[in-house]
Order: sequence, then structure tokens, then C-alpha cells
Amino acid sequence: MPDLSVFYGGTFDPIHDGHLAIACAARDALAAQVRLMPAADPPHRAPPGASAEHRARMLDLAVAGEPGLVVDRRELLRDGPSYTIETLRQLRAEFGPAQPLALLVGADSFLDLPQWREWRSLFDLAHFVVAERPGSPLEAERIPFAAGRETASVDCLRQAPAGRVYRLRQPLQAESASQVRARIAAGEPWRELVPPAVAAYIERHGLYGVALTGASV
Ligand SMILES: Nc1ncnc2c1ncn2[C@@H]1O[C@H](COP(=O)(O)OP(=O)(O)OP(=O)(O)O)[C@@H](O)[C@H]1O
Ligand SMILES: O=C(O)c1ccc[n+]([C@@H]2O[C@H](COP(=O)([O-])O)[C@@H](O)[C@H]2O)c1
Repeated sequence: MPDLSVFYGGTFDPIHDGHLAIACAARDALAAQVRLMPAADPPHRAPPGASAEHRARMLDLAVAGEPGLVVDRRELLRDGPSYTIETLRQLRAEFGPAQPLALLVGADSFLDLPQWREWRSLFDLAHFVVAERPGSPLEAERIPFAAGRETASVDCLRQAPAGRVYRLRQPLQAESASQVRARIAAGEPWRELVPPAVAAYIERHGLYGVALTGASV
């Protein structure tokens, strides 16, 4: 059976423990490498608080020592908004028409899918692996655009190149990047929301308005 290639796109402003937990849960459930792919210029949101390079370097620190997680900088090499349809077309050209590809997204992102550029075509190019998230009760929601696509079988994802929706059942993770930024701005405790190396990086570089603590790396 062919390998499954899993891509996890995000703003990661900054990466937090919730991101890392769902990346690890997807790696384990799908027995696949997960490539974390920072968006250079994420569509449909205000510009990030940290530069793309800082966000990518925090990802490098977060995945160091985590087997099966890698950082993929391909969206940083493109100008303009980081539309997923363009990324998937690039991946298809690179991997060929038969390779199973999957996008890992949180439930809130998935429920917003009809706002994404050329969203219907995304299903022609990749599967979706959807991680549940507090505040986005997927169970309770009818998702008309997922009808007929859902599968609980990882083998199904490996047997087709694209088009299925798989729900990742993992312990819910409450962390969000906006919570990290808001706590920093309010002078409240925030370090426990991110990996220790990421907390140290934020402090060294004075990101998100945190007080600078030492020399840069
Ligand atoms: N705690 C979480 N549980 C499940 N999915 C998550 C969680 N945090 C982020 N995600 C998902 O990871 C992807 C990237 O998220 P993103 O980088 O925007 O982080 P965020 O915490 O949602 O950021 P912000 O609070 O700034 O909106 C999105 O698909 C999002 O739904
Ligand atoms: O292509 C789009 O129109 C589109 C719209 C919104 C979000 N996305 C992608 O979805 C991923 C999660 O987005 P975000 O804003 O929650 O970090 C990230 O890879 C974005 O580039 C993509």
C-alpha cells in the first residue's frame, strides 16, 4: 500500500502545545510523517505578529527531537497570500497523481472550508484529516460538504490519492496562539502553553511584546 504524505499548514504564530499534540496524534494514528508547513502570508486573517522566518524557526525548535515531525518551508518561497490550492497543486506536481496526500486541519479551519479559495477543488487534490478542537463541536455539526467523504479507516486514505475526510480522535487541546499572544500582552503566565525551547526563543527575540531577556540566536 502506498505511503500517506501528511501536511499540516498553519500560521503558527507561535506554535503551541495544542499544535504539537495534534501533529503527534496524526503521526501516530496514520503511521505517517507529518510536515508542518508555516504560511508566509496566511489568507483570511490579520498579518501575523511574528515574521515568517521567526515562526518557522520556532517550528524547527518545537519538532527537534520529535520523531516523524518535520518542517516544510515551501510556502515561504512564494509571494502573495499562501493559498492552499496553490500549495496542493505544487505538491501534486511533485508527488504525482497517485500518491495519497492529506492535509491536517483543526475542526475550526475545516468548518470554514467553503471560504477558502477554490475550496471544492481541494478535495480533488488531498484528503482532509480533521482534529477536533474545543469550541468546534464537529460531532454536533452537520457538515454537508463532507457527506459521502467521511471514513474511519486509515487504509481508505492510503488506497486513494485524495477526497476522503478522516476525523482524528485525540484528547481535546485548549491552547490557541491568540491565547499565547494575549497572555504575553497582559503580563499573564504563558510559557506553559508552548514548548520550552519556543518560550526561550520568544523571550530571546522579544516577540509579541515580551520583555527581551538575552542575546539572540
Ligand atoms: N488546540 C488545537 N486543537 C486542534 N486544532 C488546532 C489547535 N490549535 C490550532 N489548531 C489547528 O491548527 C491549524 C493552524 O492553526 P493556527 O496556526 O491558526 O493556530 P491557532 O491557535 O488557531 O491560532 P490563532 O489563535 O492565532 O487563530 C488550524 O487548522 C487550527 O484549526
Ligand atoms: O487557501 C485558502 O483560501 C485558505 C484560507 C484559510 C486558511 N488556509 C490555510 O489553512 C491553514 C490554517 O490557517 P490558519 O489561518 O488557521 O493558520 C493554513 O495553512 C492556511 O494557509 C487557506
